[in-house]
Amino acid sequence: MENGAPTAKPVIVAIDGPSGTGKSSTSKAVAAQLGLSYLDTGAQYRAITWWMVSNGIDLEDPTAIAAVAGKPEIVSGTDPAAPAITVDGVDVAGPIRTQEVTSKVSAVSAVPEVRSRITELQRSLASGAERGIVVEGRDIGTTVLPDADLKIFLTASAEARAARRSGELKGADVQATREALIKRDAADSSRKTSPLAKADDAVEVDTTELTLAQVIECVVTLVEEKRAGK
Ligand SMILES: Nc1ncnc2c1ncn2[C@@H]1O[C@H](COP(=O)(O)OP(=O)(O)O)[C@@H](O)[C@H]1O
Ligand SMILES: Nc1ccn([C@H]2C[C@H](O)[C@@H](COP(=O)(O)OP(=O)(O)O)O2)c(=O)n1
Repeated sequence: MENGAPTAKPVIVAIDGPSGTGKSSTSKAVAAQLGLSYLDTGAQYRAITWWMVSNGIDLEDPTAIAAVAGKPEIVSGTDPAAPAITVDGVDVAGPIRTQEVTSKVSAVSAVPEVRSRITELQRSLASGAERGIVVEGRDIGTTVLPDADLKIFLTASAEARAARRSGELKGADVQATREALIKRDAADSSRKTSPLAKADDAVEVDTTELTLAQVIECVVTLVEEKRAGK
C-alpha cells in the first residue's frame, strides 16, 4: 500500500463452459493483463486422472477411485505466464494432455470424493490470491466459488470447437475430434455431482464468431466494470 491508499479488494472471476470454447486462453490472458492469479481446474482433474492411470487404478470402478482420491498431492501454480502443475513433486504439465488422460478424465472427475478433494484445493488457492484470481472450469460459478464477483459462461458451436481443438492436435481428424468433444461434454453435463452448467447469474458469451482477442477484450471490460461498481 502506497501513500495510505486503500488496497483494491481482490476480484474473483469464474469462467466456465464446455471444451474448446476458449476458457484457458481467455482466462490466462485476462489474468496476465489485469495482474491477477490464474487457476486451470481442468489441469487438476487431469492430474489426478494421470496419477490413477499411472498407478493402475480400475477407472471403471468408482469405489476404487474414491478409495485413493486423497492419496496424490496435487500442487498448482497460479502464475498466468507459467501455469505449472505437479503430482507428488513430478511435473505433469505434458503428460496430463495425452489422449489417454483426456478420454478418462470425465470418469474420474465424476466421483464425488475426487470433486470434494479438488474443490477444497481450488477454494484455498482462490482465497489466498492477494490481488484476485481468474478460475476456469466447469462448476466454478455454480459450486466452487458461488460468490465470485463475476461469472462468465463461454459457449461456441461444436464445429468451431472441434476445428480449434484439431488445429491444436496437429493433423487430428475434425470429425473424430468433434465426436470425442461432444461425448466428453455430455458426460460432464450429466454427472450427478456439480455438472458442467451455467450459473443463473453468469454472463453468457458465444465465442463462435469472435476472435480470441475480442473475447479477451470483452471479459477484461466486464471485470473493469465490476471493479468500478457498474
Ligand atoms: N475465439 C477464438 N477463436 C479462435 N480460436 C480460439 C478462440 N478461443 C480459443 N481459441 C483457440 O482454440 C483452442 C482451444 O482453446 P482453449 O482456451 O484451450 O479452450 P478451453 O479451455 O475452453 O478448452 C486454442 O488453440 C485457442 O487458441
Ligand atoms: N471444474 C472442472 C474442470 C474440469 N473438469 C473435468 C471435465 C473435463 O472434461 C476435464 C478436463 O478439463 P479441461 O478444462 O482440461 O478440458 P479441455 O480439454 O480444455 O476442454 O476435467 C471438471 O469436472 N470440473
